Amino acid sequence: MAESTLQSATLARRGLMFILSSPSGAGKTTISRMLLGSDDEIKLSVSVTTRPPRAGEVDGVHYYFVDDAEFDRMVEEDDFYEWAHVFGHRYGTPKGRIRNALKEGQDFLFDIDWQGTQQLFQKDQQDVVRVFILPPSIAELERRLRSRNTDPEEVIAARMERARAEISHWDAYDYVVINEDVDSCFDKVSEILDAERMKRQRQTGLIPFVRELMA
Ligand SMILES: Nc1ncnc2c1ncn2[C@@H]1O[C@H](COP(=O)(O)OP(=O)(O)OP(=O)(O)O)[C@@H](O)[C@H]1O
Ligand SMILES: Nc1nc2c(ncn2[C@@H]2O[C@H](COP(=O)(O)O)[C@@H](O)[C@H]2O)c(=O)[nH]1
Repeated sequence: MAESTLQSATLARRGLMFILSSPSGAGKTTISRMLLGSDDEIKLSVSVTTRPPRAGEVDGVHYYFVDDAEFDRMVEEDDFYEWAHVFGHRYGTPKGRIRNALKEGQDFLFDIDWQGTQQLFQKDQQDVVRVFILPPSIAELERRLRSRNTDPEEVIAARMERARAEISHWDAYDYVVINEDVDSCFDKVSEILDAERMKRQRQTGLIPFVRELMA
């Protein structure tokens, strides 16, 4: 097999839906940004939300910020892969170009909660990889939510109140990583992504190459 054919065979696999979930403040956005900054082969699935933007958040980059009427319209037109109520707002994964890009081998990163994870897994078990990030302690989780300096006291209180309920869904995930040291957590998440890409059942493009090796 010529080298270029081998290369395309290696790349010929469906894209991954790589999901990071955690209680709010455990650090999944931080880890997501590190992953997107270091790995050119994965793109963020930008969610749609009715939550108002935080300082520094850019429409179309961090979220698509919409009002309730626009979100309703998208639900009616079946524009979402999944959507859920989280902390009094609605969040959803738009279908957009994801479906076709996955077929072409593009990997996507999803920063979504357990409800969205469940919905994506029901729709597409083959491509979904579920990673849950835990904080090292509840006290540290609260410290991180405060240190972010983005939310008023009542929002922090609501997120802390929901944290234990969210953690209770940890056993619906394929991998669980504790985010104590951010670099070490990032390394572990990167290793999971690399290993999942190499899973034999995803490497259908390699079949002709392996047959030739065995001939
Ligand atoms: N390992 C770590 N040690 C100390 N601080 C951290 C660590 N990981 C993340 N942080 C900090 O904790 C805060 C919360 O992190 P981040 O916003 O990534 O959480 P999140 O899980 O994405 O929350 P949300 O679900 O609300 O978006 C940020 O200020 C971030 O810089
Ligand atoms: N089910 C979905 N959950 C989502 C989506 N986008 C984000 N989220 C989750 O919401 C909370 C709060 O996020 P924040 O940015 O307001 O702090 C967090 O757990 C996200 O993972 C989505 O499209 N679907």
